[in-house]
Amino acid sequence: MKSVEVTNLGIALGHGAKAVNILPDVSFTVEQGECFGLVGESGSGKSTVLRCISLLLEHWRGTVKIGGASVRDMGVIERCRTVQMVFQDPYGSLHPRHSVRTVLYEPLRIHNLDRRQERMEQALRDVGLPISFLDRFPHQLSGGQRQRVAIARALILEPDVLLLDEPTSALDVSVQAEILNLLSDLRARRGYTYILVSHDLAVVDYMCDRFAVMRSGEIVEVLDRAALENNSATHDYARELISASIAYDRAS
Ligand SMILES: Nc1ncnc2c1ncn2[C@@H]1O[C@H](COP(=O)(O)OP(=O)(O)OP(=O)(O)O)[C@@H](O)[C@H]1O
Repeated sequence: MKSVEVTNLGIALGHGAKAVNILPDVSFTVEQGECFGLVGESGSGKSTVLRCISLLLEHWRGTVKIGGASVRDMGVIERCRTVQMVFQDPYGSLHPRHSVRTVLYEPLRIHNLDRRQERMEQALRDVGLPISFLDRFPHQLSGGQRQRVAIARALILEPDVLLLDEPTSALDVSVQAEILNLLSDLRARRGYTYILVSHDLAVVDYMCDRFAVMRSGEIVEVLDRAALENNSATHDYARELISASIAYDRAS
C-alpha cells in the first residue's frame, strides 16, 4: 500500500473578488497502511482537503503525492485505481435508478477489468452483503447497506488509499459502529491507507493512528490517538476541542 504526502496544499474557492482562501497552506504525511484523521469545526476545510487530493477540485496549489507519484501526473485510470473516496451520504452518492450490479459493473467496464462477475461477488462479500443484493436498487437497501455498497464500489478497483468523508455521520448510531468495524477490518486485512474526516473524536479514537486538528483551513496540530486519552495537545484550540468532546461524552 502507499503513503500520502500533502505539501503546501492551498486553494481559493468562489469567483473574482469573492474568492476566499479556504486552505492557505496545508502539509501532512500519512504512512502506508495508516489511518489518519482530519478533525475540526464545521467549515474548517476538512472535506476540501479530500476533494483536492481526489482532484474533485483541480485548481489547487502545492503537491499531493501517493506512493511517491504526483496525483496530477497520473492519468484518470491510474488515479482511480490508486485513490477512491467514500462520501458521507450514501443516499446521495448512489444513483436511484442504478442497481447494485450497475454500480459495481460500471467501474470494471470503464477500467476494462476482467473476471467482472467474480469481482462484483467478491466486492459484496468484502462488505458483508449477500450476492443476491446485486439485483437490488438503492431504495431497497437500508442506510447501512447503501454505505456498504458505496464502500464496495470504492474497493472494486483495488485502490491503495481510501478518502473517507464522514462515512458514518448520516447513519443511525447502531449502524455507525457496524460500518466503522467494517472499515477497520478491511484496513487490517488489506493494509489500505485511510484519510478519515470526522467531527466525532470518538470515531477518530476508534479508527485513527494519528489525526490533524484543523481550524480555518490550517492544521494547528498533529496528534497521536493516545493524546485523546489525557488530552496532551499543546495547541490551545486542539486542547479545547478535545476537552469539549470529553465533556460531551461524559454528559451523554
Ligand atoms: N464551492 C465553494 N465556494 C465557496 N466556498 C466554499 C465552497 N465549498 C466550500 N466552501 C467553503 O469552504 C470552507 C471549508 O468547507 P469544507 O466543507 O471543506 O469544511 P469542513 O471542515 O469539511 O466542514 P463540515 O464539517 O461542515 O463538512 C467553508 O467555509 C465552506 O463554506
